[in-house]
Amino acid sequence: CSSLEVSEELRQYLKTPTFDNWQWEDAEIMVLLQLMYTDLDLLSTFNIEPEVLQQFLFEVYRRYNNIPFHNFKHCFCVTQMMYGLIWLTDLRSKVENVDLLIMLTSAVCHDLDHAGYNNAYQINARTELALRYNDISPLENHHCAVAFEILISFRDSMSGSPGSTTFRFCFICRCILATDMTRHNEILNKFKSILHGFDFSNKEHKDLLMMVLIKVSDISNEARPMEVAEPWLDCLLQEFFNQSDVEKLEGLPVSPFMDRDKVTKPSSQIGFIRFVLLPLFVELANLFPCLEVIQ
Ligand SMILES: Nc1nc2c(ncn2[C@@H]2O[C@@H]3COP(=O)(O)O[C@H]3[C@H]2O)c(=O)[nH]1
Ligand SMILES: [Zn+2]
Repeated sequence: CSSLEVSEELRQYLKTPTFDNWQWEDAEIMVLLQLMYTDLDLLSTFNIEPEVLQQFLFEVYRRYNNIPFHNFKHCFCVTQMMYGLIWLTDLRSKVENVDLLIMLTSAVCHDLDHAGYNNAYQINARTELALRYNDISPLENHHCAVAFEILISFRDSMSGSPGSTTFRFCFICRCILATDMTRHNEILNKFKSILHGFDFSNKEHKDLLMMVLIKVSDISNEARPMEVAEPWLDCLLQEFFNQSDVEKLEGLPVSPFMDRDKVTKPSSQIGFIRFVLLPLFVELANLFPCLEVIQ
C-alpha cells in the first residue's frame, strides 16, 4: 500500500468540503478512504479487519473504469463530500452507526463500472444494460449489481457488516438508485414535504435524508473551491462530448447539454447550479442551518 503519512492535520482536512482531491495519487486516495471508515469508528463497531476493508476498497477501485469523469476519483470525491457532511452536520449524534456505514459504502459504490455513457444513451442505443433493466435506471441498477457482487464476496470476512444480514444491504441499493437524476424532482419534493417536522427517529424521514445526502454529494463539485471544481467540469464535458460524438456517428438523439457545438462552460454551469444544485442544497441547509457556508 501507500506510505502516505497520516498527520492529525490531514485527518481534519479530510473532514472538510474544501478538500482537494487533485493532490493525491490513487494509492493515497485508497488510504484516505480507509481513514474515513476508521475515523467514523466503523471498523471497531462492525468488527472489520483493516486488511479486509483494504481488499474491499481495492475491488471497488478495480471496478471503476479509466474514463474522464465517472472514475475512481469521482467515487472518492462523492464519498469525501458525504464524509464531510457527516461531520459538518454532526450526523453521528443523530443516526446509528449502521446508517453511517451504509452512507459511506453507498457513496463508494455508487458509480461502479460506469462506462461513460448515460442512461439516455443506454436506452436509445438499446444496450445490454437497458435491455436487462427494461430501461429503468439501467446504469444505477448496474452499479448496484456490481456493488452486491463485491459485497457478497466479502460476506464471510465482514461478519459484522456489509455482507451480513444485520447490514441493510437493500438500503445501499436504494441510495445508489436515488442518484438517477431523472428522479431528482421526485426525491426533492418528497424531502421538502417532510422537512417541516423532520424526525431523525422516523425511518422514512431518515431514509429520505440519506438519499438526499448522496445526491448532494454526487453533484457537489461546484460547491468546492474553484481550483478543485474547474478541472472536474473539464472532465465532465469531455465525457459528455465523447458521448454526443458517438451519438452523432450512430444516428442517435443527442442531448443539447452534451453537444460540443451547443455547450459552453458558463451556459452549462449556470443552469445546472441554479435549477438543480441550489434547490437541493437549499433544502438540506433548511434542515442543517450550519451548511449555509458551502452554498
Ligand atoms: N452541467 C453540470 N452537470 C453536472 C455537474 N455535476 C454533475 N452533473 C450532472 O449531474 C449528474 C449526476 O448523475 P450522473 O453522474 O449520471 O451525471 C451527472 C451530470 O450529468 C456539473 O458540475 N455541471
Ligand atoms: Zn456519481
